[in-house]
Amino acid sequence: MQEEKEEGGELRKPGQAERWPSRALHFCVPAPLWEERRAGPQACERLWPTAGERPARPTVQTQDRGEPESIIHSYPEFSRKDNYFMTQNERYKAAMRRAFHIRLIAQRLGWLEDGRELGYAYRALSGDVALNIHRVFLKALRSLGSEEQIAKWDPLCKNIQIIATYAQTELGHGTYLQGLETEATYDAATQEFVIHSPTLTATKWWPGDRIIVGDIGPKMDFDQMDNGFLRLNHVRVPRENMLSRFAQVLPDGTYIKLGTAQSNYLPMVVVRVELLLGEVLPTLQKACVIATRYSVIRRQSQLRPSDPEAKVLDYQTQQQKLFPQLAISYAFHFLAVSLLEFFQHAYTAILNRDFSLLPELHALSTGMKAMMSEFCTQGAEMCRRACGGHGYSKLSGLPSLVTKLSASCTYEGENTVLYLQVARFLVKSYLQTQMSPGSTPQRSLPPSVGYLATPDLARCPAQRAADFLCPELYTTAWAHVAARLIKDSVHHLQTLTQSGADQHEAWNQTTVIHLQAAKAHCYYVTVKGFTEALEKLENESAIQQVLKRLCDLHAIHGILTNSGDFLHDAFLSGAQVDMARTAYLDLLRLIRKDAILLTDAFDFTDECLNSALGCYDGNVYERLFQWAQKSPTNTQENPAYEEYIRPLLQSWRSKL
Ligand SMILES: CCCCCCCCCC(=O)SCCNC(=O)CCNC(=O)[C@H](O)C(C)(C)COP(=O)(O)OP(=O)(O)OC[C@H]1O[C@@H](n2cnc3c(N)ncnc32)[C@H](O)[C@@H]1OP(=O)(O)O
Ligand SMILES: Cc1cc2nc3c(=O)[nH]c(=O)nc-3n(C[C@H](O)[C@H](O)[C@H](O)COP(=O)(O)OP(=O)(O)OC[C@H]3O[C@@H](n4cnc5c(N)ncnc54)[C@H](O)[C@@H]3O)c2cc1C
Repeated sequence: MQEEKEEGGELRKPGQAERWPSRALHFCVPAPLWEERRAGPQACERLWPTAGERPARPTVQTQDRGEPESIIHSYPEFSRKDNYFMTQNERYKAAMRRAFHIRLIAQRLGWLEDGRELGYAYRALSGDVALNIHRVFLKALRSLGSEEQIAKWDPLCKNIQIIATYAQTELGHGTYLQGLETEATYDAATQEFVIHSPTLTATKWWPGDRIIVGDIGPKMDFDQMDNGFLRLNHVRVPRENMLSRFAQVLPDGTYIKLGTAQSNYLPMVVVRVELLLGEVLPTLQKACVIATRYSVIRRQSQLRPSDPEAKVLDYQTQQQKLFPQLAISYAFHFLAVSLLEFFQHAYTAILNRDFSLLPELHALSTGMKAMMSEFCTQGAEMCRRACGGHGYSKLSGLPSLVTKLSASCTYEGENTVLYLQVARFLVKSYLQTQMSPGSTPQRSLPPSVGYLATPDLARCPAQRAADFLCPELYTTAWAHVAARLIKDSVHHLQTLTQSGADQHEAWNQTTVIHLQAAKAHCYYVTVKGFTEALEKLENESAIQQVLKRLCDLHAIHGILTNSGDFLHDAFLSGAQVDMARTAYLDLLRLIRKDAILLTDAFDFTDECLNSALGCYDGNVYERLFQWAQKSPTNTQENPAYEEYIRPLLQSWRSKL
């Protein structure tokens, strides 16, 4: 990699954090961003080890990220600059080009398939790389395949000697897996499975990376993937190709069950957990970076008639739009990390056929996937709207983030259905706490629902606004509401069954209540996870103080947006809700000072953000105008003029 000269004449080695020589600041970094970075309190300096005149790109924990990112961004083959002007097929071709070249680089530089470098490279490309479903198949192979099958197929997949897909969903079914119609008939004479799509609705629909049978047509987004359909007409597959870690078919056709009924669902658990940190959360974080940076560049109206125009981030309502999204970005980061740790522990046990942790892992993975995809989608849309008209421009990068996140509310399990899986788990856990002590051996409650067995406060003890800044107080408040809603959902279910409704009808007639309880439980889990992460920062008091404000804001934001649940049984009084609001509004003011540094800390390169509004230097207007010139409408004749506008303009002549 050649070294490049910087304005200041210093040589910048690839990957070396950029340092802006002081004179460079005056003509390429508009004051607002620079001021914001300098004005940040000392606490934020701790987020970065060094900060020259203008904090260098945050390098904490990301030293090893810089190199792969710089390499990726130095190759034009990876550029995403023209994405916004491309057709669906052009987007797919560009994504395939990136998949092709990233493999060449990985092979040349020795980046390992599951190694950090390749992970950082994908992060730098925002996942805008084809063959994602090929990677989903690899997760299925490694969780359901026998050791022999993994040894055979894994290298072929890694070397792209085969391209695999994950074709589960059909035209007629995606959620209800027991309703899938594809047939697999075993032919003992040839020791093959005959795979067949007996009906139109059995057509595999959505899988990406297939042998091309057909494309499902235009989608809301996801154009980097060739989502298509696949009709199978008595396709023969050798017996040994059936992934057989948890189930086997012997040569004579005998079926051997080696796991539980749900162990074959394990790949979906793997993907749900890995999606969170790899795909869903970074997308909201990018939206926060773009909208927050833009909000200190954009000046509009005055706070006082005599003042100069104000940065829109100085309006309390703008803070109220953006800072809860920033808070959940951090809350979800800590949560997803702890879920990944639990997953890795449980997954190892499951692969060894110890399924004891699977129910809680299923409940956590479905609940967190549903909650994070839902909140991140809503949050990205809020960030987009907070940027006014320029937020509606694709060049802001925000619409693409919103449509990308929208898909995550559906794929890998539709959110409502997944929340109801959590509800099922909560009902069973609650009933376990109601069993008389002497009845059946008391299994301990799974840790994530331990609060169901702990004594509950009837009233919140808060006496003043500052009491709502106490993690124990708001965590207890959330546990109280979740427990009450779970108890209420069980009560409604039991009332219906005791009045004669069959259990399935009773369940359906109470699913709205169960959904509410599941969402409250998930919110409690995120609040608790954030407070536990803060406790581990006791030796980093400066960072702990900055992040605690976000934790407080996250917890209180949920209380204020769901205040009815806290007022319902007088756990909170109206006066206490007002105290919570006072604390909340003061937090907005305090977080305002950290905002730019807290979003810089996500450390996304400009290339990764691909946004005219969110660049590190804050040069919004010049960039918007410059990027707009690339629009095909500005670079080629527009046929509408000759065909319609000119005749229209001249039509008056024919009347003379
Ligand atoms: C860069 C971008 C990358 C993006 C990649 C995108 C890739 C997208 C790929 C896909 O979308 S692949 C297709 C994903 N499809 C799904 O997620 C289908 C969702 N549906 C299901 O998972 C199941 O149908 C559902 C959980 C809804 C129902 O399961 P069942 O059909 O077994 O019925 P039921 O709900 O009665 O569950 C029976 C038991 O199994 C348990 N269970 C269900 N699923 C489980 C699971 N996964 N793990 C462990 N246990 C599970 C469930 O808790 C319950 O336990 P209990 O009887 O003890 O209560
Ligand atoms: C971008 C994208 C990529 C995808 N990639 C793949 C892939 O590679 N491979 C693959 O196999 N699939 C893929 N899918 C398909 C995806 O997994 C399914 O769309 C998803 O599982 C939802 O199933 P569905 O489409 O049948 O929705 P449905 O289940 O039909 O949902 C429709 C409505 O019915 C409701 N509903 C359904 N069942 C219940 C219930 N029991 N109780 C209450 N409400 C219910 C839902 O909540 C929803 O509101 C992809 C989807 C998308 C959007």
